[in-house]
Amino acid sequence: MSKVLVSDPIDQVGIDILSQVAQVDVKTGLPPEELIRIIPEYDALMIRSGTRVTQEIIEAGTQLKIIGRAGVGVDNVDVPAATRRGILVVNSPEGNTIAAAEHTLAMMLSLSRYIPDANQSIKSGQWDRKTYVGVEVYKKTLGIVGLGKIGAHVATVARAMGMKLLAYDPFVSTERAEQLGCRLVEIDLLLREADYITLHLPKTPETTHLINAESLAKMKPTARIVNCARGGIIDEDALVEAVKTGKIAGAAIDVFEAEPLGESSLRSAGKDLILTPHLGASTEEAQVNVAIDVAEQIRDVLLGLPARSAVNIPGLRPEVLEKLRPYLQLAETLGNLVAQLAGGRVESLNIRLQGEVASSDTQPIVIAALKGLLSHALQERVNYVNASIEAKERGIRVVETRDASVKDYTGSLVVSAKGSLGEHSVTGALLGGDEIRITNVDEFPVNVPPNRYMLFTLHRDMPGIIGKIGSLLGSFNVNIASMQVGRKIVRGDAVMVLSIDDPLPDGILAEILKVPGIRDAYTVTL
Ligand SMILES: NC(=O)C1=CN([C@@H]2O[C@H](COP(=O)(O)OP(=O)(O)OC[C@H]3O[C@@H](n4cnc5c(N)ncnc54)[C@H](O)[C@@H]3O)[C@@H](O)[C@H]2O)C=CC1
Ligand SMILES: O=C(O)C(=O)COP(=O)(O)O
Repeated sequence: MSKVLVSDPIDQVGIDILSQVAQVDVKTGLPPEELIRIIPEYDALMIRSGTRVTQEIIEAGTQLKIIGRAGVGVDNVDVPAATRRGILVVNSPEGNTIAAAEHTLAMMLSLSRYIPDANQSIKSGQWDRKTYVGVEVYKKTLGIVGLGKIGAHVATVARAMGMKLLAYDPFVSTERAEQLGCRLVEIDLLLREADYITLHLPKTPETTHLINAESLAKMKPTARIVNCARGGIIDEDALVEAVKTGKIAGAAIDVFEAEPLGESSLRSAGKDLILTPHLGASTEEAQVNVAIDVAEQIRDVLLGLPARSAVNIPGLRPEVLEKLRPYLQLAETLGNLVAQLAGGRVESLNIRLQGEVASSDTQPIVIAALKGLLSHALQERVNYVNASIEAKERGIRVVETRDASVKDYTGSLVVSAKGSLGEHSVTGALLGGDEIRITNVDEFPVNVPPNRYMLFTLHRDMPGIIGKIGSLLGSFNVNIASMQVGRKIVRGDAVMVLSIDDPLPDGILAEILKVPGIRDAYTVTL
């Protein structure tokens, strides 16, 4: 039975889903060295933002197949290290969107009306109505940095509250921004014009300290900023300085450069700086959503099924996958076959997508062909996650072409590879939607289903040669399941494709090559 480690607090509904297929151990708050010690036992790891999944942990996780982040941000996971090891990383892209957006709006209103401090004041016995005179958000300008899922919901609600909206997001179209009632502008203009600024973008090397002393200096002295995205997008020291000296009017911060927040000047910055301990996703609804979303994906992957929100494997949305699945199998089979015909040290892989498949999302098909190509050398160490990286690290050049006009079959793939045994090419198509047929080998037409053990020969088309190969295999006690010859012209060159029931015994290939008329012979195991 598979084993899943849950190392952050996850709603019980997620644990129940995982328990259908695995032994689930919930161990939260583990120090890194303890996690490294126990991780080798586990097939899956389920986390939130509390666990840092470093390269060291990933390398220690020799059985790990999947890391599930019950939330959005995967900046606490070394995704490249997981990818290299072929470990799938999945998240829940939408499960906590509303929770994070509502927390942002709560922060914005709390900042405007000093609710945290006023609450503190009355609870300590006072009745102070002078200190806490606030400001309205109505008719004020809100600048949204990052107009993705959370930013979009914040825009919708803020618009309903009568706010004017600016947005900065280099990856969003003007039409999309307009649809949300936002004017898409450059960041400088947003910083200068906004009364409120809210951040909803990932933390990356480019966005680290996006808000620093220089950008804070551009903001209005009456402006307030909210960060419910990621710690480190704002330079905390510069922020404290800007709030304390009145360069800006206030800030509300849910996420921190280092979490949990330790000793920090943020804690003593006064009523204009509001802090919450990374609570953006902490609603009952969001925690149920993300737990179900990620637990289901972990369960599926442990059962050998695909995940719907993989971070490190492109283009595999379930609806795309369903349509492509037979072609992925075809691409993998052809990649595996051509790798064995081309021999070791493959330098290049050409893949041509023909007919209906030419208009599909081709990236998964190319990855499947690479997985097949590398599977002979790497066995189960190559998978959909690391196939592209493994190919790149081996210097394999990948060329992809499409030709929708080819109509021989509904859809077909031509996969060619150049390796130590020269350049070889195989074509395959699907019969009846999902049955694989090899339809061409090195330009010779054939029509054979793939078989676990196969023998391919290139020979001169002349009487007697088929009989000789048949008796030779018989003398080695090899049973032939099917045999087919493909040729372009009578008595020219031809290929013979044999499906055999057992692996070819050692030495037989050398004997086959001695048969007059045989130019080349290859054994293939699929
Ligand atoms: N405080 C909390 O508990 C939570 C925080 N988050 C964080 O909120 C952030 C946003 O999440 P979602 O809206 O779900 O993500 P999303 O992927 O839907 O949106 C992110 C947006 O940021 C934009 N973006 C990327 N680089 C940018 C740049 N350099 N400048 C401006 N925009 C840029 C993208 O184009 C995208 O539209 C993430 O950092 C996520 O980790 C999410 C959930 C809860
Ligand atoms: O989903 C995210 O990106 C979050 O920041 C939420 O973090 P959490 O799951 O509450 O530790």
